[in-house]
Amino acid sequence: MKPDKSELAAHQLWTVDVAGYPVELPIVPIKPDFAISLMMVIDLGVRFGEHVGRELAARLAPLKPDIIVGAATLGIPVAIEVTRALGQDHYVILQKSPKIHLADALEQRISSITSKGEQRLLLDREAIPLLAGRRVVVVDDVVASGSSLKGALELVRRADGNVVGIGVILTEARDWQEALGADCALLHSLAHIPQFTRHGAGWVPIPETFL
Ligand SMILES: Nc1ncnc2[nH]cnc12
Repeated sequence: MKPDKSELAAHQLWTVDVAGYPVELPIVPIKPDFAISLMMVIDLGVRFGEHVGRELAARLAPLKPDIIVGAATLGIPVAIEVTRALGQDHYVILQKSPKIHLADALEQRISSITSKGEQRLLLDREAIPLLAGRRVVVVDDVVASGSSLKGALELVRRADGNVVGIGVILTEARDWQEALGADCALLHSLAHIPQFTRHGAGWVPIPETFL
């Protein structure tokens, strides 16, 4: 179900405090009786981007990462802002669409609750030397099913990267706990959001989707 702009405007909002920065997220149905509070990090402005970069970097710096890896699409601004806040320059992006230079990329299949069907993550073979034997932190905007992060971790490990941490702006519900398994211990998050079920004309959080 794809919300159009007029529907979004009428949506109920969910407020979440992201490490001291409150944001109001529209509650968007993705099935008739099931909704998520949608955080489009690219629509929240540069101050929010700078804030989450600084707050995640403060939590991730003690892990002494050599390089940050971000998964397309919305992990890209997170990777850039965390890299900037750490005072580093280079980062590695795992792409979703095969750009012209990615014909021979390492590939991992994933699925997502906010995008249709099966997708894949691609690692440019040229970027392997930036990861092999290095301390790697993987970042993303939201972890929900855990499929995208799990695929990203697998790709980094196939490139012989040593994953020392995972950083996300938001954890959402709890499905990711099963998908990530032991890798949950590596996870740093700035805030948590529940998922929602219908209640009369509106939406209420599903109790089991809180942490
Ligand atoms: N709540 C959410 N906002 C943005 N992207 C998401 N991906 C999964 N859940 C999401």
